[in-house]
This record gives sequence, structure tokens and C-alpha cells, in this order.
Amino acid sequence: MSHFSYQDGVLHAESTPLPQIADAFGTPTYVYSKAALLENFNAYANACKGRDALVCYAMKANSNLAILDLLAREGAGFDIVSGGELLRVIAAGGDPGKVIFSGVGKTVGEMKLALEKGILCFNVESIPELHRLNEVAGAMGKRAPVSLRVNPNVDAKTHPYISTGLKSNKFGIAFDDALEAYRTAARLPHLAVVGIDCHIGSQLLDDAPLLEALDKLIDLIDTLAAVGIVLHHLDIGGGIGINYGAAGDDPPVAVGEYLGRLFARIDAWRADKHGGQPIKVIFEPGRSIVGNAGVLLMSVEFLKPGEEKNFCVVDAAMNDMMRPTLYEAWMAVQPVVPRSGKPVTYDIVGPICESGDWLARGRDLSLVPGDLLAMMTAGAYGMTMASNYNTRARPAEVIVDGDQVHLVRKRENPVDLFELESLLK
Ligand SMILES: Cc1ncc(COP(=O)(O)O)c(C=O)c1O
Ligand SMILES: N[C@@H](CCCC[NH3+])C(=O)O
Repeated sequence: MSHFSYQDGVLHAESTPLPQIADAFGTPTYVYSKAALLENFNAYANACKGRDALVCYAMKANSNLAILDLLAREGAGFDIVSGGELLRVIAAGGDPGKVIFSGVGKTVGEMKLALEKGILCFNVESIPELHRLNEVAGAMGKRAPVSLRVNPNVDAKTHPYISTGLKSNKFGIAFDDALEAYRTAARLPHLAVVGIDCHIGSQLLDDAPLLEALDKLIDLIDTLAAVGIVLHHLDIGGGIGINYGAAGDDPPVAVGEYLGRLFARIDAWRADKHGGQPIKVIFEPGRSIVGNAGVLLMSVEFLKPGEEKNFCVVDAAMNDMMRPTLYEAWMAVQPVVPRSGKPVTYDIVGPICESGDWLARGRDLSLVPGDLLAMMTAGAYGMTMASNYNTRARPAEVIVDGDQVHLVRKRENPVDLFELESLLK
């Protein structure tokens, strides 16, 4: 169910009217629903009940400390891609022992930090990374827990920029090279081989490619077991898509159903080949936890009729929400208080000096300057991908809990944006 709905003609987050948030905190502001966050996480947690499974929230989707704290309290682990993200987990009270570290370019400093903090596992993406991690762990007198991210060469059928499981992508170790890579890892004295991992892409609307990748991983685990490399966990990555509401979009796979199909396959395999011995299963969902839990609230500054197009200039821009311009992603934009006048077709654009600064195109809306708009389903890859281009201060973030509104990130102050800079002496 959506936690953003019209009540008496006004768009609400839970039971809070969005105009109240605009009055209190200004615009643009990211507004998240606590109930939606919990509901989305619990779709995973409930499907994993009674099993040896861990949901490691991919915090690149939204790394606000309050959201991390909320999910950590529900039992979430975290999938990180930088030392900075690990520091966020710790600042939010998350358990480093439930952290997995993905990414193709982990630095020595990041490896040291992660080893010091005692993370669950490094998802290693290349042979040179194995050697670097072995050296760093050796110098610290530690053994690094390692899972190899295998690239199964499966077409995730998503946007090319967010497809990660093909040979042409930079991610992971090629499926055909994986056995040799595991042999190398097993020989290195300061590594402990514990698992296998893949992540084939994001915004997947069909679970067939994920199940195909799972079958390939299962085969590889058996091949490894036959040469004496026994793995303790299987990480199938994230990637389940969400409904952005575009006309003609397929509905995304339901989380509970996908996990059910996946566990059924895993259980049948373990019963058949491993005497029923279970294997720990890890998931790395991002978008499906936070995406529909957030909206970007913005105000109309000017309406600019044109010969070819009519522009609606708003106070949010591509720096606040990059998805439309980066992926030509379609994001729904709704009036907070709909008007009855005749609609006009607008391109909704921001004030940035780029023609690519658009948030939505060809939308029929009845508007006057000062109206509030909400970009829906904006909780994932919104604020985390925001930049300060044009010295624009990034938005405030609030979490709504019923009729309570909590400011969880203040709006930036433009002056702070150049605080780290200095003039030539
Ligand atoms: C390694 C890894 N894990 C998990 C995710 C989360 O993906 P999603 O937000 O599509 O669930 C990503 C992003 O695609 C990723 O790169
Ligand atoms: N940033 C992307 C998803 C990237 C997934 C990260 N591997 C999006 O907004 O759709």
C-alpha cells in the first residue's frame, strides 16, 4: 500500500499533509515515510523468517543515518561500497559484523578500516584485489573473510547503466575464471574464503535473470566443493525493481514471491546434493526498500509558455534528483493540491544551466506559480546521488511517522559548500 495518498484533496505522507512540511522546512525537501520503510524491509525479513539469511541493505540507495538506524534496529545488515559508507553504518549504530563490502576499487585505507571494524565479508571483484587484501590483512595480523563476486554473464534486461552482470560490465570475476580465482584465494594465507556473490543489475522487473544467475552460482558452489573449497554463504545481490508508475510498465516481481521461488530452488538443491545441509543466504536490496518510501517535494517558481513547449520551472533540479537526466528515467510528478483548471502540457525543469536539467517531460498539469509538486517514488538514488552543481545546497530530508515529522537532515547552507576551499596565499 502507498503511504502517500490524497486526503481531502491534499497529498499526505502518512497522516501529515505535505504543505505542512513545505511550510515548516521549505522546498525542495525529501520526505520519507517510516511505515513504508519498515513495510518494505519487513517484506524481506518475513520471507527470511526461520532461515539462516541476512538482508544487507544496499545503502547507496539512501544512506541517511536515521534510515540506517531504523533498518539496523529491524535486524538489517548493510552492503557498502566505500569506507565512508562503513563510517555511516557505525555512526548510525549499525553492526559492522553484518556489513559486506562490495566494489571494484577498494583502497588500502578502506580495507584497513573494514578489517579494523570487523566486517562480515569482502565481496572481492578481481584477482589483484585478492592480492591487495591478502597483503593488508597479513600486515595487520588478520585473516580477511572473502566472498568472490562472480559475473555470471546474465542479461538483467534493464538500463545499460545499471546492468552489472554482463561480460562487458566492469563488475565481478568472469564466470569462466571463477574456479581459478577461488583456488588463488584459498592459497593466500591471510584470506578466509567464506562465500560467493553476484549482483546482475538494478530495477529488474522480472526474476528470471536472477534465478538464472542463482543456478549458475549453485553449479559453481558444487564445483568448488568437489575441489575442497566449501562455501558458507551465497549472496544473490539486490536489484528487485519497483513500480515507478509509467504507463505500460510491467509490475515488478513481488519480494515475497521472488524470495519464495529462490528459497525453493536452494532447498531442493541442498536436499539433493548436500544432505539437506543449509547454506546462509544473503540479499543486497536497495531500491525496493527505500524507493517508494520517499517523495521529493518542490515548488513551482515560474510557468514559461513557449512556441514548442511549455516549461514549468521548479526549485528542485537535476542536482537534487539525477535519475531522469542520467537514465531518462520516468518519474511520476503529482500536484500536492490538484486544481480543477484546464491542464497544460509541461516539461518540468530546474534552474540549472544545462538543457539536460529536466525532471519530467510532457506532463499535463493545471498549475499556478507557488504550487507544490511531489516527485513520487524518489526515495532511492535521489539524495545519495545529489550534487552541489551550480553551488546549490542540497535539500532537507524529513521522516514522517503518522502525524509526526522528524527533520533528519538539515537543508545545506550555500556558505558551507565552500568552507573547505581557500584563496591563494
Ligand atoms: C553490489 C550491489 N549490491 C546491491 C545493489 C542494490 O541494488 P538495488 O538498489 O537495485 O536493489 C547494487 C546496486 O545496483 C549493487 O551495485
Ligand atoms: N543509481 C541507479 C541505480 C544504481 C545501482 C547501483 N549499482 C538508479 O537510480 O537507478
